[in-house]
Amino acid sequence: MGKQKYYDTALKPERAVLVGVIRQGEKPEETKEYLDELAFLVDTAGGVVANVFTQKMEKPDRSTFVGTGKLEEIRAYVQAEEIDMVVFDDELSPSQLRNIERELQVKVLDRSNLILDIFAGRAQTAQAKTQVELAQLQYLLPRLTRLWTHLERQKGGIGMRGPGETQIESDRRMILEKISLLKSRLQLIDKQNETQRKNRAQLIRVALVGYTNVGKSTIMNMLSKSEVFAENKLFATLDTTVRKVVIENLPFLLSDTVGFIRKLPHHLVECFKSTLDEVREADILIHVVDVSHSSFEDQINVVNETLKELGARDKEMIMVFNKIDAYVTPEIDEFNEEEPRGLTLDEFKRSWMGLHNTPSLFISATKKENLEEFKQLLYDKVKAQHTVRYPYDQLLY
Ligand SMILES: Nc1nc2c(ncn2[C@@H]2O[C@H](COP(=O)(O)OP(=O)(O)OP(=O)(O)O)[C@@H](O)[C@H]2O)c(=O)[nH]1
Ligand SMILES: [Mg+2]
Repeated sequence: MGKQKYYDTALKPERAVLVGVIRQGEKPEETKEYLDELAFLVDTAGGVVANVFTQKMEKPDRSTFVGTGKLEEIRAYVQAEEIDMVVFDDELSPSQLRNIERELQVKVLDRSNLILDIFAGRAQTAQAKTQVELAQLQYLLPRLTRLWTHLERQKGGIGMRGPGETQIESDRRMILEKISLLKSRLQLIDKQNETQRKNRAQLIRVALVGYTNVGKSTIMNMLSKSEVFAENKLFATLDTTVRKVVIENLPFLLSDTVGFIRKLPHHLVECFKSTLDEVREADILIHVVDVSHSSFEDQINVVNETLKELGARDKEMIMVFNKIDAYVTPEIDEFNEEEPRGLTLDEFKRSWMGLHNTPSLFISATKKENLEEFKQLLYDKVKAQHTVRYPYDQLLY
C-alpha cells in the first residue's frame, strides 16, 4: 500500500468511511468512543472521515460483517461520494474481507491493518521496520491461505486447475521465506541490544508506559531535557528511547516506549515484544494516564491487560494522571437532577486514592503543574530500590 502517499501532504487526503457494529448490551457512548478512536487512527494515517455507518447486531455477520442491506447502503454511498476506503472497527476474517471487497469494489481496511500501516509509516530503526514488516506478513499469510483452500475446494472444476493455485502457492512460499528471514534478522538485533543492555551502568531502570497519546514522550522530555518526538497523533513513538536522568544526585535510566491501544493486533504485540524488553526488565513502571480523555478508565484497563500479557503486571508502579489542565467534569445526564454531572477532578482524586494503594499523582506536563511532587516521589522510589540493590554505591552518601 502507498505508505508514501499517506504522509505526502501535497496529495489529496484519502476519503474514508467507517463501519462499526453496536453489539447487544453495548452502550451507544461506548460505540461512539470506539469509532472516535478509529477516526483518530484514520486521521493519524493521513485520511479524512467522510461518514460513519453503524448497525445494531447481536454479533457481526459471519460472511459480510454487517447485514447485506447495510452493505448495499454503504456501497451506494461509496459510489456517490467518491470514497477511497472503507474501514471496519474490528479485524475482518479472510472470507469477510474477500466478500466485502467484492461487494464494495473499493479498498477495504480493518482496524488491525490500519494500525499496521501507521506503524509502517513511522518505523525508524532497523528493529522497528523489521518488526512491522514481520507483523504485516503474518497478517497477510492466513488471508492467502484461506483464499487458497477456497480455491482448492473447487478443484476439479474445469478451468480451476493450474495457475491460480500455483501462483498463490508460490506467493505463500515466498512470504514464508521472508518471514523466516525477518525473524532471524530480529534475533540478531535482539542479541546486539542485549549486549548493549548488559554493558550499561548499574542503574535502576524506570519505564514510562501507557495508552497512546497520553503524554509519555512529553514527560520523558521534561525529565531528561531531551528531545523525543511528541505530537498529537497516535503512535508518535515506536522505538524505545533510553535516557540517563539525574534527580538531585541520583542517576537512573528512563525509557519511553510505544503506546498501547485497544484491540492491538495480536501478532503486532508478538513482534514488538523485544521493543518492550525495556518494560519487561524495568524496576519501576510509570503508568501515564490522560485524565482529560473521556474514557481514560477503560484505557487504564487496556494498559493493565497488556502489561499482564507482557508479564510485567507485578512490578512496582506509579500512576501519573497527566493533562489535569484539560480535565472537564463530564456531563452525564442533564435530565437527572440528582446526578447531573460526573465527578470533578478533586472528587475523582479522592475516590481513586481511597480505592487504590498504588502511589498516584495528578500533573500537567505541559503546564508544569505538580512536577516537583512527581520528581520527589520518583526520587524516593528509585532511591529505595537503589540502596537495596547497590548498597555499597558511594553515589548516594
Ligand atoms: N493539555 C495537555 N496536553 C498535553 C500534556 N502532556 C502532553 N500533552 C499533549 O498530548 C499529546 C501527546 O503527547 P506525547 O508526549 O506525544 O504522547 P505519547 O504518550 O508519547 O504518545 P505516543 O508516543 O503516540 O504513544 C501532545 O500533543 C502533547 O503536547 C498536558 O499535560 N496537558
Ligand atoms: Mg510518545
